[in-house]
Amino acid sequence: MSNTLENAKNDVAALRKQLNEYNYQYYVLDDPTVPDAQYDRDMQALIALEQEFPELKSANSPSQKVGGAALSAFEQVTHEVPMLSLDNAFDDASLLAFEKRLKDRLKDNAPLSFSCEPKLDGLAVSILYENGELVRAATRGDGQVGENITANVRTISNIPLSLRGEQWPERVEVRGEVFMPRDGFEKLNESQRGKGAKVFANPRNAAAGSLRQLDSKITAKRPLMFYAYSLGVVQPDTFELPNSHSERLNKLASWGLPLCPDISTADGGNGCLEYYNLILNKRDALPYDIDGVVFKVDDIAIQNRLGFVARAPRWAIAQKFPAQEEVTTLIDVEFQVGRTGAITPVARLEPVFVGGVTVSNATLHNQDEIERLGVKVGDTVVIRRAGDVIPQVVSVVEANRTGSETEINFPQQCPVCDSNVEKLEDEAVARCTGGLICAAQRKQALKHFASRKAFDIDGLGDKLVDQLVDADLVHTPADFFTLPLSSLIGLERMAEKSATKLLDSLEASKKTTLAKFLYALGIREVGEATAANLAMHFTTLDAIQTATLEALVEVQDVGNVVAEHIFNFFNESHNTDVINALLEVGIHWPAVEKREEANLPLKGQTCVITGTLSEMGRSDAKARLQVLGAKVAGSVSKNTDFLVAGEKAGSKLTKAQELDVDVWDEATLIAFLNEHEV
Ligand SMILES: NC(=O)c1ccc[n+]([C@@H]2O[C@H](COP(=O)([O-])OP(=O)(O)OC[C@H]3O[C@@H](n4cnc5c(N)ncnc54)[C@H](O)[C@@H]3O)[C@@H](O)[C@H]2O)c1
Ligand SMILES: [Zn+2]
Repeated sequence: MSNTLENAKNDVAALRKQLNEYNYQYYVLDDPTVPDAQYDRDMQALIALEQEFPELKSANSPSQKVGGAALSAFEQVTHEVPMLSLDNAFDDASLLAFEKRLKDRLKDNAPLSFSCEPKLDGLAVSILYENGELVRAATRGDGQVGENITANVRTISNIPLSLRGEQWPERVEVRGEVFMPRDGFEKLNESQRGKGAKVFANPRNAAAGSLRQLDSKITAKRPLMFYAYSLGVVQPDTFELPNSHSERLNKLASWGLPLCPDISTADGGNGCLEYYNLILNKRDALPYDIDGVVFKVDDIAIQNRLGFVARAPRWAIAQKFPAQEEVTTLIDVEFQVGRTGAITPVARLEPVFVGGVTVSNATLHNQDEIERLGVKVGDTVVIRRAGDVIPQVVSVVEANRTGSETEINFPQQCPVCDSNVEKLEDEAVARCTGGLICAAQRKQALKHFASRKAFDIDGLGDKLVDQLVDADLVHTPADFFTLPLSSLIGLERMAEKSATKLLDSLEASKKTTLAKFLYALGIREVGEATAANLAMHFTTLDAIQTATLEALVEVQDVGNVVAEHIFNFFNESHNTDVINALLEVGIHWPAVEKREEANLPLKGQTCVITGTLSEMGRSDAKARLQVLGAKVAGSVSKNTDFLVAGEKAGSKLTKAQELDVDVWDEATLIAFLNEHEV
């Protein structure tokens, strides 16, 4: 801390300049560059200096001011009663000191009651009702003058346009917080990311940016909510209101205004601390962000005796929660490969306490996100950890750049298996294409390979696959077929008899079909039906392996994206090696005969599917019937040739029976598909 007046003067000037800049970014642009925690630290430092050197105090200091100037793009609204800020307490001791200050000032040691309210992290709004009708709404602005945002506020669905009942004052100003619930915020950002539009750092900025819109149609699309927490102007002033703040809130509720469901009352500072802990424990589970709790002396007469200072009422305080956003340094970026081959950049951070825990990793989502953030290794970054959502890097503090930061290079090769990385233009995610050999994807790929619709290997369930991989016995699907009896017998719950049985079913599974083989490879987005279409179209594995993108999109149901997945898969030499190994161990299938369309078994037939199919999904059934030439319709008519009826079939089955349409149960369908399988 600076100890000479001269030093203090410089520090105070620097802090004021910095805080004014932060205020401008936050209140005017809705686009802060540092987290609240950083702002609060600077503000506390300024307040401490101003207390130590009272001669440096100034009415123009950011410590004495509320918010930021109203934007001139909006009509200005002068508040009849100023909209102030709140004093802060950052720990239990300062909360108890607040209570003591009140008692000293009142010269009364009688216990005080408090209204206790979550401190919603949004923005303060004033809503004026005349004769029960909403006539005007405004932002807080600098506390004296706010922005007219009536049209925008009208679009918020839980704000009543008319008050309920008749017992309200002729003119009444309701104050409260407009905020964006977390799930709405996540969805909004997801859709903004998808559109390449502005992504918001946190729900508070999203709420402010959405409410302070010149076009209320945009506001209307944003998931905003409002909770009331106080009254402003009340006219006539003879109108009788309850004598306590908490009862006044209930009055607001009786007029149809929404209140935060977690509001309560408490006795004394200790009661307040209990409430603080209660809400802190609930914080992560709440559907909205809060940055603390607010305590207000409940008795209005006592509130009036206590009065105000320049910036805030004396009778209220906000006790802040641990910050959910903090600044730290990005030390490095690692690339993790998920079970499906998705490659996620993970930020390695200088450990930082945020959202109540120490965080040293955060997600960077994908390459697009890295580009959007413009983040480099060595940067000071803002980390957000709220609720159950994994910690995220939300922005870069560019002011802290030194020039020694380095670019983040997205790998072209999988960091686990060295296969090529695939990044399609329409997809944000980059993926490893070595599906058959990549250790990160191994278990998933092997389980899929052995599954019922693929190789259907009896006795080779998920648990056994886990064991085989963990014991390092199987790396690729081809290894299944060369497992020696001796190494199986060593495994858990695997006696000689079951091991022999497993080898038998492996042997039996070697005879398959081309469609099943293709499906078993686990190529992205190639399900049973697409595999069948591919088999039918090309008839040989070789033709598929060497097909061009143009040839692939010729296949029914194969679009550009799927074609690229298939093409990239077969062009990864690691995958080709495994395919060759599979053929070498004796996997085989009957030749696929090219069927002319006119010769398809269900050519010219129309069918309908209804009820629940337990063995295959309805969409699989539909696709496979289409492969065999059928038209699948939505409703039963006299043109329907047959109805596939699963469990719990209803009106369609009745209709089919009335019209004497053939009805197939699931077993009939499966038998038919097997008989005609490609
Ligand atoms: N990151 C930045 O650059 C930056 C810049 C400026 C301000 N800020 C943040 O804003 C804070 C200061 O903002 P402020 O002046 O709005 O003060 P504040 O947020 O600390 O407290 C006052 C506000 O709390 C809100 N509030 C929520 N629930 C309430 C309730 N039940 N009763 C009364 N009010 C309730 C209201 O909007 C009110 O205006 C700072 O502490 C900082 O966290 C950050
Ligand atoms: Zn890989």
